[in-house]
Amino acid sequence: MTAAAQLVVHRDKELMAQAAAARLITKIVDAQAARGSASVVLTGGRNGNGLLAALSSAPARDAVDWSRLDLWWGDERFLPEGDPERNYTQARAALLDSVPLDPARVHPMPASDGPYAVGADGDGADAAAAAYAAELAAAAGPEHYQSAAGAAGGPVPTFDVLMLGVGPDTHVASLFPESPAVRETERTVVGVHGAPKPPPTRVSMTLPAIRSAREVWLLAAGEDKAKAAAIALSGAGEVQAPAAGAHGRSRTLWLLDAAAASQLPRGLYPPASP
Ligand SMILES: O=C(O)[C@H](O)[C@@H](O)[C@H](O)[C@H](O)COP(=O)(O)O
Repeated sequence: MTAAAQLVVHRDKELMAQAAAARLITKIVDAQAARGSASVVLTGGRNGNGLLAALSSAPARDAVDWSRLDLWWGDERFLPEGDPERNYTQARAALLDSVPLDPARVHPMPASDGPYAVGADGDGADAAAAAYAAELAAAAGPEHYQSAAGAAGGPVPTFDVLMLGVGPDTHVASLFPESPAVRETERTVVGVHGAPKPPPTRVSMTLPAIRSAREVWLLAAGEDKAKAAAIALSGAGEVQAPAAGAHGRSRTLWLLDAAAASQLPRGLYPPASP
């Protein structure tokens, strides 16, 4: 599937964030024109937040009807509400608190101190994941009932754009190489335990849920992502390289800066001349 991925390489990570923000504005405006509303899945991490901050200062942000935008998260660090390391907290600071969203359409993953507080058996993240899967299923219209996600996990809405930061080990969302979460084929959201990137306890969409999006955008900037991008785009398996398994139904787009693209195989970048 990665053979069908499209690549766009920008000079540096600042330009990448600005161009990706412009691209996202256009995508949301087009979806709202075509279907009345738009549905976007946000990612944690520096690149995802850089994109949101760039969107926040883009004059064209006012072209978006923020009240007709559904926001979901691809993963969350299982921490207390308001924790500065929570992806939701960081997205609010970068953009969400400064635009007129409909609160009913903003769907953060549960925090660790609410109804899903870690119990004696440590299964809080698993219960939070099940609750988020149910929230996704409730939001999916009947037309999505036969979605790509497995029946046991329930359906998910058809997201217009699902964004993923890529880790230096090729992880996306909280799907780490060789982990149980990346092997999940039924559930749409799972609890993650013992993650190599802190914090160790997380909640994550799975590859079947990710693959139900119309478009999946993978964001990678910096020299430390060069090897990961090269591996994921060179035919690696998704269990060893989760980013290789992240693709959209109609488009898979890698947005990179020059440093992250520096180890890509020749022909992939720069593209071969006709
Ligand atoms: O919660 C998280 O940490 C993530 O969602 C994670 O998958 C992140 O997106 C990547 O690790 C890339 O992060 P950077 O953009 O900071 O490199």
